[in-house]
Amino acid sequence: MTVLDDILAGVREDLAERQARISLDDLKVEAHRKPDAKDPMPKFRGEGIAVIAEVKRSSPSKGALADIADPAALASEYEEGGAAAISVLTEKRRFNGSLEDLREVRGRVDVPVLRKDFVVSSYQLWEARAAGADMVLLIVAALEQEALVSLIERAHSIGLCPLVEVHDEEETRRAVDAGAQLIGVNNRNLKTLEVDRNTFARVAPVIPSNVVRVAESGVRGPHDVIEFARAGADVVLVGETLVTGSDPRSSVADLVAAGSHPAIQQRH
Ligand SMILES: O=C(O)c1ccccc1NCC(=O)[C@H](O)[C@H](O)COP(=O)(O)O
Repeated sequence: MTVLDDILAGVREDLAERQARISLDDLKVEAHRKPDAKDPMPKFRGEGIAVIAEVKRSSPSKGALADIADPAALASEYEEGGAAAISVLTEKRRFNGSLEDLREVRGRVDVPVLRKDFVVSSYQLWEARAAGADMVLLIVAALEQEALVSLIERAHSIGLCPLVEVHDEEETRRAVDAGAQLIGVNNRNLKTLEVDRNTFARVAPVIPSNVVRVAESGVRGPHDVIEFARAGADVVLVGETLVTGSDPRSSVADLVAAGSHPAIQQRH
């Protein structure tokens, strides 16, 4: 069993428990009461490399990373530092996150908020929207092609912007065929959990030029932002470096400044 299989087994168990407690109809009512979702794409296609800053307490690869007592306060610092969007890990067992974290973050920041989880059912899309998310992660490796296509369509239909995550060229072709407009290349191998920063540069050429490219995982500082930008990234998604640093606001500001470096040629 791979780490991903193991995570997905836990996700399915927790999902079944929530589905038994909260009906889909109730979720839809709550989702429809929310203000319209915010579209992150104009910022992602705008000037400079956009930064998605992540609220991440722990991870399968590193264990406990940070004791984040107030996720909304952290997200607010990210926003003040210039983050274009906030990613909130909502998976409980391995990442110690929750939809409650996402609700709190949504209540504090104005920028778009991403539900970062292991989505296998449209129920989770409604949960995301009901909690106030604007974006949702869909991991190609976790989904059959038919399910991927259907979740992308459903996400759009309820106002969520799907960030479709890939790890290699084959998954990238599947994401493109499924209609993804925002593709995240995760530099972390989900089988070994090792980060290889060359993954983005290898996979990015398979992504059509009109699709927004996100480099995920392994950003240690401004130098990596410049490297990913040179390899064609429009956006970087950063977790560990920000939650383990001493000043999240200035760490984000440094990454944003690096992403506006004059040496970087903008793709858009
Ligand atoms: O972070 C992990 O160990 C991990 C393991 C298995 C599946 C997903 C995992 N992380 C989710 C992410 O994609 C990262 O949190 C995100 O890209 C930020 O990465 P980093 O900046 O390296 O924390």
